[in-house]
Amino acid sequence: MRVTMFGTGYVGLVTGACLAEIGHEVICVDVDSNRIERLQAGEIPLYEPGLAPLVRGNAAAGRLHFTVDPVRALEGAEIVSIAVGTPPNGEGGADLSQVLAVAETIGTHLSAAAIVVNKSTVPVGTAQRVHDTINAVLARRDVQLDVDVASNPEFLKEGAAVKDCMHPDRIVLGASRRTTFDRLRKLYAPFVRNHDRFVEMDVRSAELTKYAANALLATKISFMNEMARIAEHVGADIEQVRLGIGPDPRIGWHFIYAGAGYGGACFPKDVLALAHAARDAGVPAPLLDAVHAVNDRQKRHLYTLIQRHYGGPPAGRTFALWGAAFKPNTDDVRGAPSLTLLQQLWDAGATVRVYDPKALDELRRTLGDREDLALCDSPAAALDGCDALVVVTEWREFRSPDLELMRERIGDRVVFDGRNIYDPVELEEHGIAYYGIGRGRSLSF
Ligand SMILES: NC(=O)C1=CN([C@@H]2O[C@H](COP(=O)(O)OP(=O)(O)OC[C@H]3O[C@@H](n4cnc5c(N)ncnc54)[C@H](O)[C@@H]3O)[C@@H](O)[C@H]2O)C=CC1
Ligand SMILES: O=C(O)[C@H]1O[C@H](OP(=O)(O)OP(=O)(O)OC[C@H]2O[C@@H](n3ccc(=O)[nH]c3=O)[C@H](O)[C@@H]2O)[C@H](O)[C@@H](O)[C@@H]1O
Repeated sequence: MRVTMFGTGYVGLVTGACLAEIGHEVICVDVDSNRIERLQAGEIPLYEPGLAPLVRGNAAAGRLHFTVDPVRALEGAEIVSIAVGTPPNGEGGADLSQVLAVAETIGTHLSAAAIVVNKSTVPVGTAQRVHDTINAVLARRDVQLDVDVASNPEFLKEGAAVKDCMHPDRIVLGASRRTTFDRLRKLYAPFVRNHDRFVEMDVRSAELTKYAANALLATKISFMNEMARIAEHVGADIEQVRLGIGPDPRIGWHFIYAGAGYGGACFPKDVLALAHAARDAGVPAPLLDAVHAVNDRQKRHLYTLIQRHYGGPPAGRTFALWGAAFKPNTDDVRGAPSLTLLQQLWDAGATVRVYDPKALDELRRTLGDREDLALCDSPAAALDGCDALVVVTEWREFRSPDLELMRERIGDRVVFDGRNIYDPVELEEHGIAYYGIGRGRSLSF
C-alpha cells in the first residue's frame, strides 16, 4: 500500500521504516527540514536499537522516502498516518496544534479518497476534530473526497521501538466502517501473522484506550514508589517486596520497579492530559492526580537522600552521574529524572560529571554548555575527582562495576542508586555507603 507518514519522531520514523520493511511504499513528511535533510542523507536523527539499518536499507530499496513537501507526500496516498507531537499545552491538557495543522495540510493537498489514521496520543474526540477540519478545508476547495478518519494508538516503547512495532502485543483499531477496519488489518497483517492481535472498537474508545494503558502503567510505578517510601521508613527492602509480589499473575513482574520516578515524553504528559480531560468532562480524577504527585516527589527523592547523607545541601561537592536518558537504550532525555536532579544539585552549588552511553548530545542540546556540568566519555571518567556517585539510568554497562575502582575514585565512598541495581551488602562490604530507593534495610532513618 502507499502510506504517507506525518512526523519523523520516535513513532513516525519507526513505524514508517517498519511498514516499508514489510513491503509498503512509505513516504515520511516532516516540517523540520533539517531532520528531513539528515534522513535523506542516511543520517538517523534519534537513537533506537535496530533503526538505522532498517531506515537505510528500505531507503536504498526505494520503499522509504523523506520529504518536506506535503504535495509530493500525499500523491497517491491510500493510508495517511499522523504521528506528530501532542505536548502539554500549559494547563495540563494536550496541545493539538500539530495534529490539527496536519489535518489542514491533508485537506489542502489530498487529491483522492484515503483513510487517515491517527497514531498520536490524543484526547477523546480528536479524530472527529481531524475529520471536521479536513472536511472543512475540502469544502473550501470545493472538492468532494471520501476521507475516513480512524484511531490507531501506538504502544511502542522507546529503546525497544522497532521490536515493539514489528511484534506488537496488540493493534488497537478504532473506526466506524468495516472497510476501514479491513484496510488497516491488511496494512498491518505481516506484523501479526501468527496470532490475530487486532482489537477493533469505536474511535472514541480507541482514543481512551491509549491514555488508559499509559495511566495504568504509570499508576503501577507510582504505587511501587509509594511502597518504597514506606519500606525506607519501616526498615524493609522494596526489592524483596517486589520479588514477593511479582509471581502473582494478577500483579505481574512488569512495571513494579521502584526508582527515580518515571520520565519520558509520554507518561508525565499523558497522566496529566487524562486528568485534565476528566476534569473537563466534570469527572474528578483523584487517582491520576495522586499518580502524578507521587512521581513528582519521587523525581526529587534522590536529592533528599543526598541531603540526608550530607546533613544539608551538598554545596561545593562534585557528583558523578551515571545515566541521563529517561531509561536505558534511548538517547531521549525528555522528562528525565536526571534533569530534575541536575537542577537540584546545581541549585545547591554542586558540580556534576555525567556519563551516558547515548544521551550526552541530547543533554547538551537541552541544557547548553555550563561550567558546573562536565560530559564524560566513560563511567570511569565521570568518577574522576568526584565525591559521590549517583546512578540515575540502569544502563547494562553500569550493572557490574569494579567496586575497588569505585572505592578508590569516589572521594566520600558513597553511592546513591536511583534504580536499585546494586547489592547494598556487597557495596558496604567494600567500604562504600549505599543508598537505594526503598531499601530500608541498608539505611537507618
Ligand atoms: N515516543 C514514544 O515512545 C511514543 C509516542 N507516542 C505519541 O506519538 C506522538 C508522537 O510522539 P514522538 O514520535 O515521540 O514525537 P517527536 O516529538 O519525536 O516527533 C514528532 C515529529 O513531528 C514533526 N511535526 C510536527 N508538526 C508537523 C507537521 N505539521 N507536519 C509534519 N511533521 C510535523 C516534528 O517536527 C517531529 O519531528 C505523540 O502524541 C506521543 O504521545 C505514542 C507511543 C509511543
Ligand atoms: O505512549 C508512549 O509514549 C509509551 O510510553 C511508555 O513507553 P516509554 O515512555 O518509552 O518507556 P517505559 O519503558 O514505559 O518507561 C517509562 C518510564 O517509567 C520508568 N519505569 C518503568 C518501569 C518500572 O517498573 N519502573 C519505572 O520507573 C522508566 O524508567 C521510564 O522513566 C509505554 O511503556 C509505551 O507502551 C507507550 O507507547
